[in-house]
Amino acid sequence: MTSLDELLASWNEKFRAYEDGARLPPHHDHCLACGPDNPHGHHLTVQRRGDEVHAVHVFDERHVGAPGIAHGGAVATVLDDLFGFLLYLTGSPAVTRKLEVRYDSPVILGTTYELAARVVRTEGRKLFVEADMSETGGPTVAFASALFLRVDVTHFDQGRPR
Ligand SMILES: CCCCC/C=C\C/C=C\C/C=C\C/C=C\CCCC(=O)SCCNC(=O)CCNC(=O)[C@H](O)C(C)(C)COP(=O)(O)OP(=O)(O)OC[C@H]1O[C@@H](n2cnc3c(N)ncnc32)[C@H](O)[C@@H]1OP(=O)(O)O
Repeated sequence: MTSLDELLASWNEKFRAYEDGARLPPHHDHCLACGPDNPHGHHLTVQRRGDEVHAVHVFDERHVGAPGIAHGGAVATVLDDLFGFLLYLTGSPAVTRKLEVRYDSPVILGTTYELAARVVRTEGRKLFVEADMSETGGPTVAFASALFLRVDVTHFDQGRPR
C-alpha cells in the first residue's frame, strides 16, 4: 500500500485545474469508496461537471443491507466520498465534520444511479455541501448535506502507524 508520505506528495499534485468533464483522481488506491485497489470498496469514479462533481454508480452484494437493498451506511459512504471530490475544485484538503443523509427510497442493488454534489456556501474554513442521488430522470432516492472543514496537511499525520 502507498505510504502516507507518498500519498501526501501525490495529493499536492492532485490539486490542479481540471477541465470540465475530466475524470477526477481517486483519493488514493485503497480508499473505501473510490480506491481501485480496495477489494471491499465501491470503486466510485467521478467527473467534474462545471462546479459540480458527478458519478454513475451501481451498488452490489458486498454492500447489502436488507436483501436486495443497499446498506444505509454504504450509501452514506459513497455520498460522503463524493463530497471529497469537490475538494479538487475548491483546491484544498478538508474533512467531514458533520454528515446528514435523508433516505427517501430504498437504494436497489444492481440499479444504476446518478449522483451529483456541489458546494452551496463557504464561510472561512467551512464548506457547506449537498449531494443527491437518483435513477436517470427519476425522483431523488437519497440526499446528503454536510459540513466539511478545511484542514492543514498535518491533520493526516494522525493516521501514521503508532
Ligand atoms: C495537501 C495534502 C493533503 C494530504 C491528504 C493526504 C492523504 C489523505 C488522502 C485522502 C483523504 C483526504 C480526503 C478524503 C476526502 C474525502 C473522503 C470523505 C470524507 C471523509 O471521510 S473525512 C474523514 C471523517 N472525518 C474526520 O475524521 C474528521 C474528524 N474530526 C476532526 O479531525 C476535527 O473535528 C476537525 C479537524 C474536522 C475540526 O476540528 P477543529 O478543532 O479544527 O474545528 P472545530 O471543531 O472547532 O470547528 C471549527 C468551526 O466549525 C464549527 N462547527 C463544528 N461543528 C459544526 C456543526 N456540526 N455545525 C455547524 N458548525 C460547526 C465550529 O463551531 C467552528 O466554528 P467557528 O470557527 O466559527 O467558531
